Amino acid sequence: FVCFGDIQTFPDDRRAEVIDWLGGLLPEFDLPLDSSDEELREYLIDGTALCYTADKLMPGVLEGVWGGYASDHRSNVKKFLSVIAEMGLPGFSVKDLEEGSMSSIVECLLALRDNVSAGLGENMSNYAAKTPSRPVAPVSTPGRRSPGEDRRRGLWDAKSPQRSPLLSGQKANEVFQFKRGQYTDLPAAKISEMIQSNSLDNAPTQSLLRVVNGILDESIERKRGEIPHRVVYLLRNVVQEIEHRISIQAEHIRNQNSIIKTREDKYRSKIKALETLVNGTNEENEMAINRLELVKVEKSKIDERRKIGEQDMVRLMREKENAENTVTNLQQEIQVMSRMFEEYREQMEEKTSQMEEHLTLRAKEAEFLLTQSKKRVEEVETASELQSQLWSKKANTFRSFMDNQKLSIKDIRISSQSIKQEMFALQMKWRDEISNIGLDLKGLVDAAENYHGVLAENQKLFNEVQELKGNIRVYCRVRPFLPGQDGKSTAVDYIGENGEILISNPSKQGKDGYRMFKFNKIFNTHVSQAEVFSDIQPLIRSVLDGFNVCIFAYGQTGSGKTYTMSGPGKSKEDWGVNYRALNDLFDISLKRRNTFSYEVEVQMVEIYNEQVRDLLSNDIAQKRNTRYLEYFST
Ligand SMILES: Nc1ncnc2c1ncn2[C@@H]1O[C@H](COP(=O)(O)OP(=O)(O)OP(=O)(O)O)[C@@H](O)[C@H]1O
Repeated sequence: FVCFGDIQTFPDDRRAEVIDWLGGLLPEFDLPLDSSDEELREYLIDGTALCYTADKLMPGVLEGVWGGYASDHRSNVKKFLSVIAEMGLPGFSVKDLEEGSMSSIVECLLALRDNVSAGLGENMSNYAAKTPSRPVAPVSTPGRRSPGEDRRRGLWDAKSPQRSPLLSGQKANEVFQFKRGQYTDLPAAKISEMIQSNSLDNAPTQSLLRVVNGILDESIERKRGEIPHRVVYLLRNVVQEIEHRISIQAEHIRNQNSIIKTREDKYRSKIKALETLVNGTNEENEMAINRLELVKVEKSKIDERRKIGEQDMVRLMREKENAENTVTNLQQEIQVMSRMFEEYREQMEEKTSQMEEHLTLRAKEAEFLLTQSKKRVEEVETASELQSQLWSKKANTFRSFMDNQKLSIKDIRISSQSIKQEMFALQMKWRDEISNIGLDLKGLVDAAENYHGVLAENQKLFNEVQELKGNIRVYCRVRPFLPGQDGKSTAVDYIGENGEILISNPSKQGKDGYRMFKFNKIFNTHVSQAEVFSDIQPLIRSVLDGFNVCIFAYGQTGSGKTYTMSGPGKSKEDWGVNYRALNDLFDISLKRRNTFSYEVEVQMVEIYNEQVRDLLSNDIAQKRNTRYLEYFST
């Protein structure tokens, strides 16, 4: 029958195709077309059906590996798979056959079928011979194309140009799915459809050959006896030869395709390599340009370096000349130094010999000293023994002394305790006395306050006494005759008790020959410096009490002003009024230092011919001081 079903191929259809093929090939294969995968697996799993199929299609192909059925089903399956692998067909794994999907087994068997059918070899003829003959319907043959055109299309059979291109290969394949012996029973419309459609274009070669063989078998069967066996044999051989040539051609085309594909891959890889090379060449060009630039830069640098090198060469030549000169100088210096060194060496050798002699003497002296020191050591050892004996005696004495001292310390401790007790009693007594002293001190403070009051009163009274004595006092000191002066020619006639002095004038007669002067006091010629100062001394105390005091000497030249104010010498008895006044000033200020603080300033001024000079100034120009002059003149 012809399957004009849906053009879509389902796995069930592929399985049915295999079942159909195996049913035609193997007499014992009796599975129905709608058998399941598991039913097909159960039939094929021991591998014997597979091996038998291969042997049927290609007798002797399992020689060497076949050897009959094996008890191990896996071995049979592996033998079949080895044949499939040798043919370059898609195989399957034993595990798929045992428990996996049956699709790979189905596809493998269909590929085997197509491959063997395309080969149209001996196996196919055998296969065809064993299949039951079917009646073949007369098929009109359309016009055939040229063999070259057939080759371009990849198939040998002719196609009419008006065939519909919409029919797919599966559809065309189904168009040629016949049960044998039915070609003659096909309706004319169906045959016309087969011829008009493009089924021939898309049908597998095996199907087409099957049609040819089927029609041939049917025709021979129908014309049994009419066609001679020779013709039948010839016809079969011609068909086989055609199948054989087609298979060779297909194989050749496949080989060509594979060669072209290999070349194409090779050319593609070459194109890729060339593209890479072109890209690389561009990069290399850029790199070469960059390198060229770098080389130029390097060249300019090298030129500069060469110039610098030449300059360095010149400089080095000069330095070399300098160095040679230096070397020459150094050689000369070395010669001088070597001469000096030789001289020095000779001197040192001389000194060394002297030192050796000296050291020999010193060694002898040292040996002598060593001998002496040994003797001394012996003496010292003897003396130390004596000393140690003496020290042991002293130690005994010291021990007895220490024992006595310990006893003494005990006594001292007892005494110290008693002293502590006494000290404690004394402390208590002192405390009482200190408290009494505090009370006495308070009394003294009160007394001192009273004393200060009394003292202030006393000062006040003292200064009042000074004022009563007179704010201005004039004393007269009579200078004795100087050596060489006539002692009889004195003008002092009388010196009274109350400051009167009578001066005689021999050039005048009577009353006019005498004149009386009155002073606060008259110091006669025998009066000492201390006696003169004793009348002035209270005024110094008035100065420290805050009163202004002025003491000055007045008299003609040589009358004794300097003698009275400064004194004739440096001894304390010779001190004049100035020295004594200053001495009292500092004495009283020291006594009062806890109560008062005094500052003392000194000026030495000379007034001569109405010129005032500061005698303490080092600057001669500054000595003249008009301020004093103004002061004194007013
Ligand atoms: N009281 C004296 N006792 C002994 N000698 C005196 C006495 N007074 C003055 N002389 C002597 O008289 C001399 C004159 O005295 P001094 O130089 O003191 O006088 P002067 O007044 O300072 O004179 P001038 O104004 O010239 O300086 C000196 O030799 C001095 O020793």
